[in-house]
Amino acid sequence: MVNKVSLEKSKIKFLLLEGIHQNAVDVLKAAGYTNIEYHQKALEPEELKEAIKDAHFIGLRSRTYLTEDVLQEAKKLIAIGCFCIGTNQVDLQAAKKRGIPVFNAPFSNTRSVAELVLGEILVLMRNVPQSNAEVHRGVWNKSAAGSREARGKKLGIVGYGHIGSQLSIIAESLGMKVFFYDIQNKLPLGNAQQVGSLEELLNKCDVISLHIPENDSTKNLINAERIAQFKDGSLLINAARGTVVDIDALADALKSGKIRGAALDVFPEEPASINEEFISPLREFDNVILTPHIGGSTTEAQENIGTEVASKFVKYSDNGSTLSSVNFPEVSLPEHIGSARLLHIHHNKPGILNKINQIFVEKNINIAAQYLQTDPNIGYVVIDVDSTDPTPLLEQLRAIEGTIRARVLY
Ligand SMILES: NC(=O)c1ccc[n+]([C@@H]2O[C@H](COP(=O)([O-])OP(=O)(O)OC[C@H]3O[C@@H](n4cnc5c(N)ncnc54)[C@H](O)[C@@H]3O)[C@@H](O)[C@H]2O)c1
Ligand SMILES: O=C(O)CC[C@@H](O)C(=O)O
Repeated sequence: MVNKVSLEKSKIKFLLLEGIHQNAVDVLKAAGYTNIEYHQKALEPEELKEAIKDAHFIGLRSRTYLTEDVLQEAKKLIAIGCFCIGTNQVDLQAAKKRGIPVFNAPFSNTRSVAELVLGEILVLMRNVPQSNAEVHRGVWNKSAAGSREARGKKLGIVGYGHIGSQLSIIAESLGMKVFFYDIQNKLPLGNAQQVGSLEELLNKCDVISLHIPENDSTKNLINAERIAQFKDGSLLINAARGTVVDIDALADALKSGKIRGAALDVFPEEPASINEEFISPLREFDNVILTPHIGGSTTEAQENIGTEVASKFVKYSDNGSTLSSVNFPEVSLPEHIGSARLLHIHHNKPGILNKINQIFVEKNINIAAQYLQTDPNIGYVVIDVDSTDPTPLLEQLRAIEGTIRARVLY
């Protein structure tokens, strides 16, 4: 067995930003990784560029933007962890072309978001935000006008993925009738019904809740034209991404009463820290619940996310496993005790695997196990060799045209 290590664990630097839960630090330390730079807040762009220069792993949440420009500085970066669901803050293609897998926690905070949305539906139905604001101002306006039960009302969910479907179940248990629109055909849970178009959903439902990702198809999805298709006096909830709703169009609809209440947890522009003022035309409305992107911010969710994403870092660093990466060919690998493991990441072009294997044939080195996974852009080959130190082969492997990076794990 080879005793050398590719890079001592104490030299592998983890840069953890945005107050990631302590569980992440504990998982890394338990696995022998002690070089952890921890920040409670997001870093300013120039600080980030400096700190990422010698980082092998970076962990972030929704306020750190890893653009092409920032990744340019990250010459040593091996993997990125989004300690959340969304990965829109990372340029996934720019990471991929550098051979950097991106991991996230696809459902650790799902329940937390669904519970917050359900609570918002209930209080908006009862005009609680307005009553609360009035009582705080000393106004005792005891009235049932416009106050409704959720039971029997129609909930329209846009995006029936992890959160949308979880919300569907718990809303139905309250007696709401659930309809959803999704670009994919989805298995409806309970008595929920999928509808054929967004327009049909907006026309039909009393409450619309958005649970779609940020991408080109969802940018300003809820704009003036769409809002015109809402039932009069309906409610809108957005705990997905801020770019999905045209805020000025929503403000107009709130003024006219077309939309009678709303809850927003995410915004097109979110302050970077508590020191920056939140500016929005929605601040003037008592019938709008505004929260600072805390849909997934519960103790339970943050604990789970810390453990989940840090464990993915450890698996990739120790073992090369990329299972559940969002931008990378996924390989789930067994332990490699007693053998050295070579990782080769390359552009997906014909003949590269052949060239890799030829090197082993020429050196008369037996390949104990080999794993290959590709996507249209890149290939990821993992090669186990028994009782042989493959370090001298690294130069040859790196010289193969189309190689993005090659490493050895011992
Ligand atoms: N507020 C928060 O703190 C918070 C927390 C977690 C997740 N989120 C956000 O919630 C969103 C949903 O998360 P999820 O885990 O349910 O995602 P998911 O990937 O499980 O589900 C998204 C669903 O949206 C559908 N979809 C995509 N584009 C669509 C379109 N144009 N029209 C209709 N449907 C479309 C997909 O087919 C999928 O079913 C994400 O944007 C995520 O970033 C926010
Ligand atoms: O924790 C965060 O900053 C982001 C939470 C949420 O938007 C997510 O994508 O999981």
